Amino acid sequence: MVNEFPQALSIAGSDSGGGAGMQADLKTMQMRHVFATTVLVAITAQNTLGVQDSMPLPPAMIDAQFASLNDDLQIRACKTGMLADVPTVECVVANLQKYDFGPVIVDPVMIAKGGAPLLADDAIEIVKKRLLPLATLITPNLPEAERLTGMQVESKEEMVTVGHRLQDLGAKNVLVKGGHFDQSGLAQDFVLLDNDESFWMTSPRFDTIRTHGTGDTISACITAELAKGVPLETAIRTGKAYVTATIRDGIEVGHGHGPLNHWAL
Ligand SMILES: Nc1ncnc2c1ncn2[C@@H]1O[C@H](COP(=O)(O)OP(=O)(O)O)[C@@H](O)[C@H]1O
Ligand SMILES: Cc1ncc(COP(=O)(O)OP(=O)(O)O)c(N)n1
Repeated sequence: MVNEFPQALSIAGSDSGGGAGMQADLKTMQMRHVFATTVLVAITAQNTLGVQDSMPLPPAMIDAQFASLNDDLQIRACKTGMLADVPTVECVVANLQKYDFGPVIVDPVMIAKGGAPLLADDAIEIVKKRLLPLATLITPNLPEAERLTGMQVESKEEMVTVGHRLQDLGAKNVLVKGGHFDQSGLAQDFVLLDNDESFWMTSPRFDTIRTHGTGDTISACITAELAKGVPLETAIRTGKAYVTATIRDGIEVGHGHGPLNHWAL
């Protein structure tokens, strides 16, 4: 097989404000020197103040995008983001079962920072039962981890327990993001690998509201690194370092939860 330039895929919704969703994925993958491809599943009218409107795309159009990519490109890793509703989740699951786009990183996006739902309540069960077992790595924030497992997470010990519960649900590797766990001035994430090894990733917690798109950015960075052939643990550590830099070197855009600085290194 020809050794083509590394290519990765973002399966996600569009954030018109450019800070999260597919736009954050594209910016991140570009910065990691990986050729980014996309399957757009939903459109949001969104800015740093919130989500004003959203619309899923018809499953036939999602199928068509997957088929186009499969016919031509050599995608080595993919990630999912906003998956909107039941028909969209079912469609994405069917396509991930049909085509091999390498390791699957599942960012189980549920609610935007401003509180708008990005996944219908009745779709959560399908994510749990059908998408999680396909995941090479799942990257929930704490509210998402709680929703998927039904357990409350309020301590580091419970972050470890929830990681194991998510593995029991079928995800091979788990990154429990601690951005919503504000303790001791640190941003602490827990990683559980399929060989039973685990570790914490800790960075300073920056006192800023410019954190729109952090979840997309870390998962897109990990996906890009995997597309280059980097081992999973290294890819996850690189994701943490990159997202930390994008928050640390913040830029002023918008009047609410501002976006990250994807140029940061
Ligand atoms: N204020 C912050 N300072 C430093 N790191 C942060 C901050 N907020 C989030 N992070 C980091 O950004 C990543 C995404 O975290 P999180 O906010 O939990 O996810 P999401 O964006 O999906 O809600 C994690 O690595 C987390 O530790
Ligand atoms: C279209 C779209 N997709 C995903 C998100 C959520 O992204 P995330 O990285 O979790 O960032 P926050 O919204 O939590 O800041 C989104 N807002 N829009």
